[in-house]
Amino acid sequence: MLECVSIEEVRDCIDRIDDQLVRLLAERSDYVQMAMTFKHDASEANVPSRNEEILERVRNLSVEYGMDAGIIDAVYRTMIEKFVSLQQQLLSKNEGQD
Ligand SMILES: C=C(O[C@@H]1C=C(C(=O)O)C=C[C@H]1O)C(=O)O
Repeated sequence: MLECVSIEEVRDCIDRIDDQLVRLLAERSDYVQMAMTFKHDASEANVPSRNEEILERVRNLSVEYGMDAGIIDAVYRTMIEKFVSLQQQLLSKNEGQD
């Protein structure tokens, strides 16, 4: 991590990290949509056991990195909820097409 000497420099660093985060989230989104190709209908979109496995894994990672586990938990719960809704929408559109 860089030792910044001004708020502008801190914000430049945050912007640089946000660029990487959004790129990674876009890549995650592509894999979530790929997961959908292995599902038959909207009822299979949400997999609570897998969601819990991810939440536990990232909670452990947040502790390892010295980060507030509550922030990671909230971010991941929201992200997974949004990806599940995306799958539900797309899978219900496809229903009855094959
Ligand atoms: C990606 C999947 O679909 C859903 C979305 C998940 C996610 O965003 O990581 C995890 C599990 C499912 O609730 C999956 O089944 O693996």
